[in-house]
Amino acid sequence: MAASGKLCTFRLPPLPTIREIIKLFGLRAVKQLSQNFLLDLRLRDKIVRKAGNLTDAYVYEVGPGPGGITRSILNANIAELLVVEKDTRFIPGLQMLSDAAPGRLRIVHGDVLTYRVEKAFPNHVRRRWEDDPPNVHIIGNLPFSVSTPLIIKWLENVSLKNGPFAYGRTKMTLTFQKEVAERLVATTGSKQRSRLSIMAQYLCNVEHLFTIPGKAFVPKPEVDVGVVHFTPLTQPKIQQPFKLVEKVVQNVFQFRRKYCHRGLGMLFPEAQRLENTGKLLQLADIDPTLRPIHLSVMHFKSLCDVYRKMCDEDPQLFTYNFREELTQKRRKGQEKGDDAENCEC
Ligand SMILES: C[S@@+](CC[C@H](N)C(=O)[O-])C[C@H]1O[C@@H](n2cnc3c(N)ncnc32)[C@H](O)[C@@H]1O
Repeated sequence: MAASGKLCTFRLPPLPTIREIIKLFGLRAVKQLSQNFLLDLRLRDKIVRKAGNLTDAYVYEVGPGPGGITRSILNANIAELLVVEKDTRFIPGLQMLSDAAPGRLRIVHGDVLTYRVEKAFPNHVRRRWEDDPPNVHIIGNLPFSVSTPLIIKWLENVSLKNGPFAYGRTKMTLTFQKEVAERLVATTGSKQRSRLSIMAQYLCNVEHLFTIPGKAFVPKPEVDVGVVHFTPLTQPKIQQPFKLVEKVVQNVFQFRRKYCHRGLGMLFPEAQRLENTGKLLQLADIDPTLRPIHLSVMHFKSLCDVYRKMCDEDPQLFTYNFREELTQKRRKGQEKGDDAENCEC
């Protein structure tokens, strides 16, 4: 008789609960590492379920800690799970899980910010960028201090189609502080609209799946947690280098309450600021009195395209940094003052 899908389904054998594991291995949360554990099995299963169909998937879990979400992933009929954990104290507990799921769980003691995942999974899972996403998924409940820099790094990887996106349009399901989750999905005109909204939305389809109340974690963080799902787009909405987009977006949002021309002006040296800002806005066909939160991704596309042309015409423009110019100006002012004090006339 042919084996049915159901008969092949893998389930972990009965194991001590996560609470018991924490006790057994003396895994008190370390405040400096912002460790907050999710003990509610239904919520862990919900995160994994919302990540999509994981049957035969290769999954990369970042920050497994005592292994709660890890268990839910292992029960989702995956092909293989790779976990990267920085804190050595969690390794024996994870090893126990690995023994309970032979050949399915690979444990790396390392740092997600530096771990190179692009060679971790077999070649056959790779898909062309234009095709459907590969059966590779990233899932993680990381400390907030890591998840924001990590998503910026991964968004740059999306733009370069490298790192975890060397496999194709790898999907990600990650937790963030609720306010950050709201910024990631904020639409044009909304009060949470920020640098992160543009950087995420020009490269990915971003969805705030659900919110977990802070009280569901042990120890309880000060804030609620948002679970966010990312699917890289086949075509980025802005087709310019990531660093260039980042520079334009950062400059605009540094004066988020002012008209957008204020932040855009900072892209140009003071001597030609007025003239070049006017040129940029005119060629991009943008109203200078729009506020940053009212700029759509398409507005940013126009701005980045024109700014790129201006950088091509003046190769020094891209490296210009208004803060450096300001520091130099202050230093010169100070030197002048010193000279005047030392003058014997
Ligand atoms: C918020 S806890 C979550 C633990 C577990 N996934 C859960 O949901 O209960 C974050 C975990 O990420 C780990 N971690 C923090 N920074 C990390 C890094 N840079 N690389 C890998 N793991 C990290 C912590 O040690 C901790 O186990």
